[in-house]
Amino acid sequence: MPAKIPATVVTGFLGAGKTTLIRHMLENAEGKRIALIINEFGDLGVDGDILKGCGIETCTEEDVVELSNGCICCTVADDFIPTMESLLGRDNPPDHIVIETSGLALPQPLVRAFNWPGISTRVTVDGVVTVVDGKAVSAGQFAHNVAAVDAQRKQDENLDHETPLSELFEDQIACADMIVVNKADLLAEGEADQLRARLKAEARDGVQVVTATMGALPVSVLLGQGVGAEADLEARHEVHHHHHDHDDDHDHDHEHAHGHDEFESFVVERGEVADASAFAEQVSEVIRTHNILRLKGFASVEGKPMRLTLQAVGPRVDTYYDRPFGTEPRSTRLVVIGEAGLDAAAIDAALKA
Ligand SMILES: Nc1nc2c(ncn2[C@@H]2O[C@H](COP(=O)(O)OP(=O)(O)OP(=O)(O)O)[C@@H](O)[C@H]2O)c(=O)[nH]1
Repeated sequence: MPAKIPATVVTGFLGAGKTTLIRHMLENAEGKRIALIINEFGDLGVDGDILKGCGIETCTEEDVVELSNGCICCTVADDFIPTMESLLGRDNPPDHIVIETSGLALPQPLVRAFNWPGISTRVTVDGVVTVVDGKAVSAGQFAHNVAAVDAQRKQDENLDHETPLSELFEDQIACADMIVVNKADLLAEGEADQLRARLKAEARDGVQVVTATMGALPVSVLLGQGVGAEADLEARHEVHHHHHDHDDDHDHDHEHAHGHDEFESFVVERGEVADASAFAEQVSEVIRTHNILRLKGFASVEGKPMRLTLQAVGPRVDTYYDRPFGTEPRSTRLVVIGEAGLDAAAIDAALKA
């Protein structure tokens, strides 16, 4: 029987740097032929576009598959399994498969899918890489005081004291074989070490925690871990389940109670913008006012032949010109992602102002 093809799952919260890390990996693939499966929250396909446009020889367009029918952890059977089967059925199958989950995905259901008949004999999960926005975590965005939460929980079993954010974050950490503390460039001296120590304590035994800037890690560190994660799922318990299960029995296979309806996304479309940096300022202001988690997309700037890529994680907005517009309409399209209850009408108006 031929050896199983290794697959690496790259997970991590919205904007942590998953696409950036994968791009770096493709640019330094050391001749490995890597196929990508990308699942994005929000329907603009920004990540796919960025990766397809990478111009890397070893990565052709057909090696990038986008799954856009909702979140990969909820559409495993309909979407993910058929995609895997068609990748595996190719005449020239890839050396390695990398799966980028959406920033809101729970990795556990995806890893579990590798036990499906027809899949389990042909691929194996080489490892789960969890990318962490070092700056956001260090600033306490996902932090919750474990002791305080546990004390509260003891008083009232029925109350769910977790925020959807911290719960997701914990699940992504619990599933990791390797944690990448990314955005080290934004951390003060000593901050990265502290964070590494903290995450190491939260993660399962033996999980490596590495630091990176712009996801720049050698492919030999990221790939080839040889873990076979699908075989030890019970060690990667889902937090939500775990917390309500005080008899320490994590083995039930019932689905995670987390719903993606705690988050929402929509697209804002507008005409050209007059000035790139003024628009970035405006976007940052809107993000602050409306508590937007993530915003990304492409803008058309008056007089500029190139398309402006806009990426915001919290109020920090990055922009760069990525490629000429070509024949497509010169419009501005942005996907906005946040916790449920965003004031879409007001955000739309503010971004069009
Ligand atoms: N300063 C800094 N910015 C970074 C670093 N890594 C990524 N970024 C920026 O952070 C933003 C988000 O990066 P992505 O790679 O798109 O993040 P992602 O995790 O794929 O985002 P989603 O797919 O939306 O969940 C982009 O503007 C990146 O340029 C880093 O190490 N340092």
